[in-house]
Amino acid sequence: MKKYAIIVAGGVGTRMESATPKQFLLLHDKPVLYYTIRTFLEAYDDLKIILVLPEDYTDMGREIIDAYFDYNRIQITAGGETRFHSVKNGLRLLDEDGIVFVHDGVRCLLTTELIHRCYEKALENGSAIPVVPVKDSVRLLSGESNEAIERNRVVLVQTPQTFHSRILLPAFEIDYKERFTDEASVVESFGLKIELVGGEENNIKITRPIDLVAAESLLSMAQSLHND
Ligand SMILES: Nc1ccn([C@@H]2O[C@H](COP(=O)(O)OP(=O)(O)OP(=O)(O)O)[C@@H](O)[C@H]2O)c(=O)n1
Ligand SMILES: C[C@](O)(CO)[C@H](O)COP(=O)(O)O
Repeated sequence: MKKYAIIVAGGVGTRMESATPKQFLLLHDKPVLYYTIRTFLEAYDDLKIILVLPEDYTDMGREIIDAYFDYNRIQITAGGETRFHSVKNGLRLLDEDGIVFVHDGVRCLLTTELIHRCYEKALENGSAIPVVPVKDSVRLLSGESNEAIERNRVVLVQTPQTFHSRILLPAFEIDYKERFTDEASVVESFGLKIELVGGEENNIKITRPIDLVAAESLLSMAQSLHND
């Protein structure tokens, strides 16, 4: 089965408050995006990457590819106004049916095991969304009041959100709505059931400055385990 990873890195990183978008910041001397791309290329030899970048940063993206990767396996396209529009731009580059991973470029600590798990589940069921349990207590806000909810009924959603292209392509024909914060919400609106798989605690989304510090530590830990 053909495999595509749409790596969305078309955002500007407002919450990171850095002049350079966070996907290009360095972790152990290499850009965040380097780690994300490397893990997908290592996961499957026949996987193709569609890299979605802010229009003004395509040269910076090309430099990363030239320096570290086989450019035959990676295509670049421009991002859109929101993550939804960036994914839509990426989907335009699919040239065959296959399994499509949609992954946040800034979740650079995922493992090949997670990619394999998502692939197997999506192949069998059409979709695979990685999730992790909630560690804190959770409350539901409603107007001025709030109430506790059972935390074992809640999970945190990660990427790669993985689908058969025959599901994802028609689902993304829908008009954009603000609640479409991920692909699962789009596919659900299309009327399909979402299948969950176990995610990874280290698969954090670099969103704020503290996440970059955490990612650096987690990377050091992963590298020292790998070298033992
Ligand atoms: N128009 C957009 C917005 C986001 N993304 C990507 O979607 C992923 C998750 O989004 P987020 O963490 O919100 O990134 P930003 O939009 O860059 O950050 P912020 O919301 O703080 O501005 C990131 O890899 C980001 O580059 C994208 O491809 N196109
Ligand atoms: C797709 C996602 O990472 C799943 O948790 C998340 O919804 C992205 O949200 P953001 O506000 O665009 O960072």
